[in-house]
Amino acid sequence: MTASAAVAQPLLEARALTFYRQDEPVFGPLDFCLREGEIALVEGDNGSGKTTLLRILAGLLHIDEGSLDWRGQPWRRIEHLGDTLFLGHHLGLKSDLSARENLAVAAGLYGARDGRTVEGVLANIGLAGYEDEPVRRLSAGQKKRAALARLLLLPATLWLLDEPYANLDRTGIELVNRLLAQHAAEGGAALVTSHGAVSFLNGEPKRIRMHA
Ligand SMILES: Nc1ncnc2c1ncn2[C@@H]1O[C@H](COP(=O)(O)OP(=O)(O)OP(=O)(O)O)[C@@H](O)[C@H]1O
Repeated sequence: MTASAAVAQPLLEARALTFYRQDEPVFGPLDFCLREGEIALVEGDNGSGKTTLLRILAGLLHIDEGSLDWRGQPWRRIEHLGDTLFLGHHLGLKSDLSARENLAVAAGLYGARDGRTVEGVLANIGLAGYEDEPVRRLSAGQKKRAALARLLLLPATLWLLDEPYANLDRTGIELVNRLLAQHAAEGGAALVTSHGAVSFLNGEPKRIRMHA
């Protein structure tokens, strides 16, 4: 492949993606593409399938119909375990472990970005002084920050963020926007669901609508 073809190729491309539950379509056919450096807002009413789409991309649900390509090749979750990072309604934190321990486990599984440390990331995310508290003793917003810290630490290219602003105060919301802008500037990409107003990046985000 030539260098220009590699630049032009989308990171992720969905064609006629459709998902059913009990033979009833939840969403689809859905077409979209996402390139490096792009952040997309996934839009739709309650129950339109936003979380379902992110769970499919996180490899937690199977594709029923349609196709999904990753850098021009059929997407197989098993081959992309470290490429995507899913932050869902369930934060994926072990409540008896501290934020430091949770992050250390994640970094042990997926590695850490160059130059990033668990301690540095926790300070950055606003959890200095709470590093060793069991997660169950953190507030809802602090738990969310502990989960968001994975975005800073792990080297995933595609972030799948389901309601990332929920439970966050104003500085937390600004933090998420800053993380997204920085991620895009470094060539990362993200799909974000949110029922609230969002303002990441300058200008309008790309939009993926669950219903035409
Ligand atoms: N585990 C499940 N078993 C059966 N049906 C489910 C399950 N999870 C979701 N659904 C159904 O799938 C549809 C899509 O749900 P999903 O959570 O993806 O919607 P959403 O767009 O994220 O909604 P919201 O905006 O309320 O978060 C809904 O009709 C929901 O009832």
